[in-house]
Amino acid sequence: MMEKLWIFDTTLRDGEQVPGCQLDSFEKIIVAQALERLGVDIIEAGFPISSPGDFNSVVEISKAVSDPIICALSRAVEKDIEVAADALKYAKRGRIHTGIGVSEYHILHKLRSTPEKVIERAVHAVKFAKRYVEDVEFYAEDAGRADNEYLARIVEAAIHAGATVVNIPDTTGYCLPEQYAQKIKFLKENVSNIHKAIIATHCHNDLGMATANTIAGVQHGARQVEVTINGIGERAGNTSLEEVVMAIKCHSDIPVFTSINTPKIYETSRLISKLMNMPIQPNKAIVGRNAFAHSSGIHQDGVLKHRENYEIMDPKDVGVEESSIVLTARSGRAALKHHLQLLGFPCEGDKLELVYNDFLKLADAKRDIGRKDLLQLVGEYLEDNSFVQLGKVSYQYGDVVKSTVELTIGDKKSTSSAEGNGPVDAVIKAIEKVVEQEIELDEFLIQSMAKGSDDVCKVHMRLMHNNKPYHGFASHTDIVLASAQAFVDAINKLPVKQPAIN
Ligand SMILES: CC(=O)SCCNC(=O)CCNC(=O)[C@H](O)C(C)(C)COP(=O)(O)OP(=O)(O)OC[C@H]1O[C@@H](n2cnc3c(N)ncnc32)[C@H](O)[C@@H]1OP(=O)(O)O
Ligand SMILES: CC(C)C(=O)C(=O)O
Ligand SMILES: [Mg+2]
Repeated sequence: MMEKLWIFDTTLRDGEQVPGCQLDSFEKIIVAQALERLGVDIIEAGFPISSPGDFNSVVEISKAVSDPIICALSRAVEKDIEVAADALKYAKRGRIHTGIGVSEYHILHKLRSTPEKVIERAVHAVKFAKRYVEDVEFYAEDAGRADNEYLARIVEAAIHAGATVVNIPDTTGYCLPEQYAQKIKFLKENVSNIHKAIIATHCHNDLGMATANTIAGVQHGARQVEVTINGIGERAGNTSLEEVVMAIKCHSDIPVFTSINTPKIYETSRLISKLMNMPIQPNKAIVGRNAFAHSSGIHQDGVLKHRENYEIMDPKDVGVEESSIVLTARSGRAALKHHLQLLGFPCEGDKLELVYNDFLKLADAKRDIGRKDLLQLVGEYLEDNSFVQLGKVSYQYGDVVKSTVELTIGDKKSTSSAEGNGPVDAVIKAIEKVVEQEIELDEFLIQSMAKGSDDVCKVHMRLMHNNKPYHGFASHTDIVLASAQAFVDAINKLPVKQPAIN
């Protein structure tokens, strides 16, 4: 039977502990509302004792969101718990998260205490928190490095004191998946009252195993996962929400479901990245720029034949419009043909071979091949079916600048001259005089291909006709000629193929 897996998001608490990621209350509300739309079950909104600002954020988030449980962190310290309870006073459903270190390191060298005293403090903290809220979560900090027998004792005592959730953090990201799984299994089998509480995972990524450990925990009985968007958090970060949720979605044999609205994942990820100034590495699972980008020929061919050949999830399921086929020198003919087709230039057989050879030379010289590069490449091999053909172009300087063009439209030749504030302006006006179309030159870019004054320049023009854009491209060493060619190129793309001649 499928059981619910509770998604506990700690982006605003553990995530926000990262240097440079601090948010003000207003930004935290934006994040909390995005998490609510994403469908998380619990938002850990802050650590209220830590500062007036964090206290205020928990108060404001409690007012601003209504569906998720709002959780506030505290140490096993009465004052912390009182302040946390106060911060949660507006929460529809509030939870206090209290706990203490349970590894030998923490007991001896941080708390400078003894195992028995730590159990007493844990029990007291849970009971104290219960005075304020029904929902109390106990965390056994550094459980990843703790002795399992001792861990079982303190967890049992915390549940007996009233804890509704017991959190087993691998605080230092030390565990291997099998170790973490065995820890959860041990608690399931050795804590007599474990059925009265939900077991939570809270894994850190110091060895890059946070997601693997979390999933291993779920497979052995944990039913709450503590995660952050994009995996942000102390040091190497926390378990990332998107990875766990999608791993569960992809593996239907894991008998749990989540309430996450997965198509909202991508936009939530971008929002957090932007607000917290934390760029996402391009190869980050699920939300990285390259997570659905295929760049090598064999993969591209496979994806084009059948998406699932190289994709285990549908990009739409995480809010990415579609996967992309990126053209590089590692691409093959299938990818090139696909892109040419998209551009409206179907290419097969010998013509494709010719374009492909040129494409490889260009791709070796450049990292990425864009749309404009392709248009440039394919332009060389297109039969010229243009209705408007550009003939001779000449221009003269003097008191006035004047350009003259020869155009053939259909089977009629025409010559036109015009003055302008420069030869390019004059040549465009001369062409406009002949071609009777309602057009407006909307964008005009000239770019040199290299650096020398003898260089070829590339011209891109955008014409507007009936509110629709039409693009023209050309390249030449003569700027005036390249501009005239680009203008005519765009005119030839207008839907009306019979421009009248003046
Ligand atoms: C694993 C985690 O992510 S835990 C959460 C980490 N987040 C934060 O620490 C951010 C918020 N923290 C803070 O604002 C401050 O550290 C405060 C307000 C909590 C405490 O500040 P201070 O009173 O100045 O103490 P300081 O930070 O220097 O030291 C922490 C103290 O808490 C004790 N402590 C640490 N964890 C716990 C705990 N879970 N329960 C009880 N005491 C604890 C330490 O032993 C130390 O006590 P000591 O001063 O008697 O040696
Ligand atoms: C406060 C606890 C839950 C924590 O963040 C950790 O142990 O990593
Ligand atoms: Mg943590």
